[in-house]
Amino acid sequence: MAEKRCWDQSQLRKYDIPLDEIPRLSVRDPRVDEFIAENKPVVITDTKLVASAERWDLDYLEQNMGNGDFSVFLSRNHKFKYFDDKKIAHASGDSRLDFTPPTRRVDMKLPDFTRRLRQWRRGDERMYLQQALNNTVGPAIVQDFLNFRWDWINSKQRTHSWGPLTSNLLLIAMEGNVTPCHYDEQQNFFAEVRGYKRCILFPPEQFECLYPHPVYHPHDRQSQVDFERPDYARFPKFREARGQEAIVGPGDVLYIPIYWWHHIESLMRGGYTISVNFWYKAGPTGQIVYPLKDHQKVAIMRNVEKMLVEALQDPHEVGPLLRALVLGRYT
Ligand SMILES: CC1(C)c2ccccc2-c2ccc(C[C@@H](CC(=O)O)C(=O)C(=O)O)cc21
Ligand SMILES: [Zn+2]
Repeated sequence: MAEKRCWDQSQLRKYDIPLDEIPRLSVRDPRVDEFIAENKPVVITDTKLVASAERWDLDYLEQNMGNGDFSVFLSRNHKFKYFDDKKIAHASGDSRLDFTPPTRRVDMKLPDFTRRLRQWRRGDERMYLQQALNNTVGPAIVQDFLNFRWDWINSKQRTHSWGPLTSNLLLIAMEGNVTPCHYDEQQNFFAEVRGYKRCILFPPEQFECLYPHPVYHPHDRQSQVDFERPDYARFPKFREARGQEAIVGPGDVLYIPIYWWHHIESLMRGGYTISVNFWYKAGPTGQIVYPLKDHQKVAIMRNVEKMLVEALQDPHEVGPLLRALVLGRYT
């Protein structure tokens, strides 16, 4: 029977990008492991992975999250484009001058966050709470955290020889918040606890259509293309980008494979959303198998870029040197 959908198309932002659908499979479906083994995205339903967090809402969190400080990112618009502030320092020369951070981070107590959320008016800065789940949160939350279905997720980590769990982020976003398109160098089980998020993913081989910032740039790993107003003159191959979409809701777990691009937005007029992600380091490469996988080529390009910027010092020399190296020789 048709699932009663709790959202409609009007809550999704409009992009001029062809989108296929990411499959939704039950946790009991053996094909789930095939998708993970092939580094292909899949929405896994009924995992109960974060079922113990189903009762998390702002009141419960306010009562049980202790009175520690939480990292809250503020943005003057709906986009929360990540940047690495360590790279602002040594982004050389003029690029340091013309980088303006699009968001700022403040520490906030949870009651402050919830109050500012309730009092929020158009024109106010938007907020995105992002906090590693650790023992600074209150005992009830630690208990809910311990009651995550670690048996299931640990079995996935083992079956697919992933590296160690590096972090769980608790994410509380305002409706309409957007995390622009980027990739991470970790495997990710992305669990939706409350509300609905639209996830648009692109495989690593679409690197050439998504034009990541240079590796030394604070926006390393983020696409330069503004999905809302693509600059096709600077980024002509963006016309060839083709995404895969999933709308995840409470209880859904989206597998975001390592190096896959993802744009994630909390549905407009859908209320605040709560998500928990599970980042894992990649497993050991082991025996190199040819032909190389696309994400391995991305890793190689990153290393070449880093080496060249290090060796040449001036990033503006990287282009001319690589052109001299390939034009008429490797092309
Ligand atoms: C935007 C924000 C709050 C942020 C600011 C500054 C530094 C880091 C981050 C960060 C990291 C992860 C996410 C979750 C998710 C995107 C989403 O769900 O919005 C995602 O990309 C992933 O799970 O890989 C969100 C953020
Ligand atoms: Zn990410």
